[in-house]
Amino acid sequence: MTENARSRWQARYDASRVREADFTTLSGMEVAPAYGTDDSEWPGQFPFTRGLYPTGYRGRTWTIRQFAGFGNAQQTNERYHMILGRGGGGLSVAFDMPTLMGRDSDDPKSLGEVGHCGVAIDSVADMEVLFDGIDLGAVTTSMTISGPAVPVFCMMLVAAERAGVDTGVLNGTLQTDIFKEYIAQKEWLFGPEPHLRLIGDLMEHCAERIPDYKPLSVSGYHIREAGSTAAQELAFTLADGFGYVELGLSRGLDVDTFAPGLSFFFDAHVDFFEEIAKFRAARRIWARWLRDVYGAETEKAQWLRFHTQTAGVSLTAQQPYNNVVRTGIEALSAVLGGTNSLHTNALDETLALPSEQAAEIALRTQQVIMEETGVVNVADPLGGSWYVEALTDQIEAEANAIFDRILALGGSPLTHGDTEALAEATRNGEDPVTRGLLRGIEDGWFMSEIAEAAFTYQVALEKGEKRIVGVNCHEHSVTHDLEILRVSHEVETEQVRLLAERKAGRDQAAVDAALARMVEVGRTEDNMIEAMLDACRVEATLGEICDALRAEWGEYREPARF
Ligand SMILES: CC(C)(COP(=O)(O)OP(=O)(O)OC[C@H]1O[C@@H](n2cnc3c(N)ncnc32)[C@H](O)[C@@H]1OP(=O)(O)O)[C@@H](O)C(=O)NCCC(=O)NCCSC(=O)CCC(=O)O
Repeated sequence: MTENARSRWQARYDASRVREADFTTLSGMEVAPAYGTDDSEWPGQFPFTRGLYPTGYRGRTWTIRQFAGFGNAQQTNERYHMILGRGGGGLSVAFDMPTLMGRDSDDPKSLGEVGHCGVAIDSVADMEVLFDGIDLGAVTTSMTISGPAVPVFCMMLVAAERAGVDTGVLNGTLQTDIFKEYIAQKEWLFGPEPHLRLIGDLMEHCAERIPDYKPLSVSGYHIREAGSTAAQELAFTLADGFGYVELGLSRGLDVDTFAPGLSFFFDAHVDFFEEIAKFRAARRIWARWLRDVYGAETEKAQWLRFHTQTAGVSLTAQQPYNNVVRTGIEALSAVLGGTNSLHTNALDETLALPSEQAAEIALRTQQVIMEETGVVNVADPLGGSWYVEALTDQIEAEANAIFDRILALGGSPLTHGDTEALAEATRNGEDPVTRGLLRGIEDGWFMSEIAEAAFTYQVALEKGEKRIVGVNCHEHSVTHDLEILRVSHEVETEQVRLLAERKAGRDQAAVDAALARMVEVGRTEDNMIEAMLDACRVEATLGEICDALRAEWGEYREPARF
């Protein structure tokens, strides 16, 4: 047989491990693991439009990773045991607002917010409770935090150390993505420069010592939720990703070593095919840039791996049970787009944190898709659809046009197609994408692009051109009563009491010395992670670590815009 794309795929498929499972249809028909022509792209082949693996989900299904956290570490730990006990595949920590802003629970600015939108974490002692009874060496854990990502990561490492886990084998993901904070989410501590320095330290530490850990989850989710289009979500996020590649290279790190640590996070909105096209285009664009511009040689470094969350912004307070349907359809688009990990929103999330019952329905939604529908049997089942292929090309072209604008913002005369010249500029340390990102942030360009897209959509909704069931059409409904999860104010009182007790019980001189040493190291070019770990080991709190750095580096104020 002459070698072609099909036979190359077949050889790799035959050499891969496949799960023990029934891959026939409901009626018992045999189906192939993938379909295509002799010369079409096949799953597992560069540029990975059709997925990373020749086996698709026959090799391994996506990770069911439900984002959860509320109240104190104890309450959240109980929810994690529930998630894992009911079939969740990994953990995902949601922190409360004070933690996300690097403030302790007893900070006056935290008043009224402790434990509300996520779990309150003040020091390693809380981390130990959070993961009590969970083997951090065996369960992959994602932590959604970006401003204070590095100190929170250090606290998790120290909690793992205390539990006797070899931290070198940890696998999981830290969000850390500061570019999208300036672009959309607004949870920064300092200006871009010190944040990027800390992120560089983290990338270096993980590449050298914790090779499976993903120190970055480059996030389009928040950009989309702020109102961007699908193409803007795709392009801004990938451009942010290129920025982190340029950061790694500027630190002298090897792209084949650090690029597998860059993972992605996208929104699955309600336009089914547009989302599938977005996911397929994302893998393709990333693989090409990584190979051709940044010189990645291994497949793993060229792979775009992503987590998906269904669109919170598509959920409605009106007729909230319809949200289960929206979430199911969005989740299916993520799966057909080849997501590696997935969170499905709970039906009550526009109103409150998920109740236990709503959280369970969200989890079961993924399990229905995975276990019943047969979509896991065939890799990239929509590949070759004229519509999906055309839409994939179209969204890629839109993203390319946006890359060109970002390059131009940074003063580069190059466009996305000037691959060789971009590679050359990168080798010369010019960081063409990063320059555009920083300039776009400073000018408020990203925000105004998103605001314009959000405005256009809102006008279309108000004119009835775009429709949302229960909001601007089909509004009549019987009333639904939902059980709402409320976090008691006692959580805050108790957390503040516990924090005072822990502060009183520690060696204050050791804390002061460790914080001073961390600041000292920050003034040099040395990696700060070890010094930060030492501060965590003597139970310095998150607020103390971040305050010491704020005193040194100053706080970021967004430029005023009118
Ligand atoms: C890479 C991802 C995306 C997924 O990692 P996972 O460990 O779950 O999955 P994975 O890496 O794809 O797969 C695990 C291992 O199986 C292998 N594997 C997978 N499929 C395979 C196949 N078919 N054949 C052979 N091997 C396969 C992989 O290569 C990997 O091994 P190797 O490792 O050996 O290669 C990671 O970064 C992640 O878990 N991200 C989650 C981020 C998250 O939860 N964020 C929450 C944000 S929530 C938020 O921001 C809130 C928004 C709001 O509501 O406000």
